[in-house]
Amino acid sequence: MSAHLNAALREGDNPELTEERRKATFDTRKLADEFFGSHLARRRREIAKAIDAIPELHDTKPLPFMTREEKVEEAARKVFTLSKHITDIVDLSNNRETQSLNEMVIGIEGMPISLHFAMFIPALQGQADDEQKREWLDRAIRMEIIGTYAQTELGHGTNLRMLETTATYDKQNKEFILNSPTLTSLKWWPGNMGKSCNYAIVVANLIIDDKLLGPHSFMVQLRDENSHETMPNIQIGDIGPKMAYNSSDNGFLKLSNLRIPRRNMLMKHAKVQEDGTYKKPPHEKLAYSAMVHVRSHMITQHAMLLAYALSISTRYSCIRRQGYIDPKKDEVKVIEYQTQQHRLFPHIARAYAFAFAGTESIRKFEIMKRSLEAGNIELIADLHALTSGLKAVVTYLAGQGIEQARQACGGHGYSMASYMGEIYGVGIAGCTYEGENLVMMQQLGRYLIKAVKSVKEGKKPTGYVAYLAHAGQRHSLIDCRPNEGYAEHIRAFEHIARRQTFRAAERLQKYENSGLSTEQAWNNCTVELNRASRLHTRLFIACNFYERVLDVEDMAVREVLEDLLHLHLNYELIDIASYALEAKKIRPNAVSLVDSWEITDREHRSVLGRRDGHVYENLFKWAKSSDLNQNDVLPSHKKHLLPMMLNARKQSKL
Ligand SMILES: CCCCCCCCCC/C=C\CCCCCC(=O)SCCNC(=O)CCNC(=O)[C@H](O)C(C)(C)COP(=O)(O)OP(=O)(O)OC[C@H]1O[C@@H](n2cnc3c(N)ncnc32)[C@H](O)[C@@H]1OP(=O)(O)O
Ligand SMILES: Cc1cc2nc3c(=O)[nH]c(=O)nc-3n(C[C@H](O)[C@H](O)[C@H](O)COP(=O)(O)OP(=O)(O)OC[C@H]3O[C@@H](n4cnc5c(N)ncnc54)[C@H](O)[C@@H]3O)c2cc1C
Repeated sequence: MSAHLNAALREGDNPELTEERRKATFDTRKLADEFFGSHLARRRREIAKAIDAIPELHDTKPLPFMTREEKVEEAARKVFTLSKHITDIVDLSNNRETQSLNEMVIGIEGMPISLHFAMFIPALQGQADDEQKREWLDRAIRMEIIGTYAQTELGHGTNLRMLETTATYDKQNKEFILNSPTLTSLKWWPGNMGKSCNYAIVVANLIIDDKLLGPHSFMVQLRDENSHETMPNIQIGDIGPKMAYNSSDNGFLKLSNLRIPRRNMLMKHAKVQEDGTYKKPPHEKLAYSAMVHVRSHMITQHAMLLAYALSISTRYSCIRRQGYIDPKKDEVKVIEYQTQQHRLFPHIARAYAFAFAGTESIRKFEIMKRSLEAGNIELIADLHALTSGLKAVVTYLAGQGIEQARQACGGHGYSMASYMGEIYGVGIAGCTYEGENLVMMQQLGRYLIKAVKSVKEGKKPTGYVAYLAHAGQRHSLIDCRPNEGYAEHIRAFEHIARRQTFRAAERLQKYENSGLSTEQAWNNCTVELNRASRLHTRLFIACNFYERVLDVEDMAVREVLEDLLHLHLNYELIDIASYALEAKKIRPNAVSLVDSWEITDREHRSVLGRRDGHVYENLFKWAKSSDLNQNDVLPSHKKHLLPMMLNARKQSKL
């Protein structure tokens, strides 16, 4: 590729990076079009340009130098400033455009309206009836009110059936009475609930005539709309600092005999009539729709976090020179080491694979939503299984990739100047929120076991589990030769996933036959079942990557994606870092592959990952701006350490 086609080349950049960019075999803009989709890629460029022109939207100082209060204030300031410009910059109905704008301006550490957009509005869209939508949804979209999703409690997050918050129907007054009867029933964790929100969708166990009817969603006003003071019968606050996400005020909530009108229960699906008659929803788990919505969006979000970490470490690896391969020559860029390439490149391949899987899970969510609106509940189970598996596998592997990227930066990777600590903290939170990963794997496990049962009954499952009905064509991986082409890899992958799923199913059957209860037998098999779920999901990611690459029209882009696909399939299959062959092929394109993610410096917030590669001078500037450097001698030093040392000296002279 002639160098002028590489959109990332600029005057004045560090020559080490320019040298890398000149080697690119493809146009980074065209690969960005594949990674994001051409519309979003174009819009991200336009959004970045619009932000450049509005100084009030820029960081006032690097986020790691801020206290928690300053971070919370900075996020609130930016949300307010954005509210004046947002409709000029993005199409608000486009989730991914809006999310890109938020990430570029506010960053990944959280903000006062995260949950408002991620769950409050989707829960209203999915669970409120038309009249309720007119009352709350329109106001929420206009941002007259800010809401969150309050489900998790101090004592229960995973096991929703045991939520202790109660909503008891009072027929006389046609009201629900909401209560947090115990310490463990306090709502705990909901994002932005501590200080920012004035409304919440509270998930509580519905009770009518002493009958427990399971978790349902209720609209609760938390704070006065004018004064923002906490409403009566409510106690609310922030849960304190967390491993990351410290710009967000995750909160606690106690409800004490709080009365709300009957119509504050979201009634699109389940209904409670005035006389207390209860109407079941058409599908028992429709109340969980907001969670499925976030899970389907988390995959692209985690692909992006992985991309942040890898573009920082790949660029930095081309700046950092350390040691020799040939002692007679200069010190080499650390990217030249095979171990460094093996550490980074499989994760670059995964970032692409995850982004493509994420686009697919969002597409599937939209299809399910439309089919549900037409009264069809058939796609719910498939989507739940797919998003449970993807959410768990991708958050976990992205976390591993981010940590490898941090280690690849050596000591400087541990400084917050690299921003790796925050990216990691935010990434691994995804292993926990929206369903603890090992629990979500089990949800997919249930689906796989059902598919095995249907195969054993002679039926042919369709869709993502169709491969379970294919007779095992191969018996071992030994005859899987990488050069046979990708279809062969996929068949080998299917074989391994199928074998593990049947092994888990047979084991479950064996325990059930031995007289154990269904639950006990299940618990005895969960390690095997989760392995099956993991393999099934990794197979889905690989197949989707394969099919996606076949669609690429630009030959140079297709070729580099095929290199990544080849590496991905081998890495996933053999579970070793990679073959030298793939590493050699990817090496010249390494920087351009990460440039294709088109992450701006503003979005990165990383000194090490700077696009221009001027790392060292900026690390020094960063260090000088530390609060601790504002005084030559720290007041705390004068107070404690200096007297200690003076005293010690005095003692030794005696
Ligand atoms: C602008 C928009 C952008 C979008 C967002 C972008 C990304 C987000 C970035 C934001 C950043 C930070 C935000 C952080 C947000 C975090 C918010 C939260 O964490 S909210 C709280 C989330 N909580 C959970 O996820 C709880 C996990 N627990 C559960 O989901 C369930 O309790 C359970 C599934 C584990 C068990 O449920 P239970 O009712 O006990 O069901 P069973 O196991 O018995 O299964 C019975 C049956 O139901 C099926 N099932 C379960 N769930 C679903 C579902 N959701 N949909 C469809 N079907 C479901 C299950 O498979 C079983 O089916 P069978 O056929 O019987 O096998
Ligand atoms: C950053 C962040 C933001 C959050 N935001 C929100 C929010 O906005 N709203 C909200 O309502 N909640 C929120 N949460 C809460 C989150 O959804 C829960 O923490 C999550 O669902 C996990 O539940 P838990 O904490 O009860 O974990 P636990 O269930 O207590 O998990 C502990 C361990 O037990 C294991 N375990 C539990 N059950 C089983 C089982 N059945 N089988 C096998 N193993 C099991 C798990 O695998 C895990 O290893 C947030 C959490 C975080 C970290």
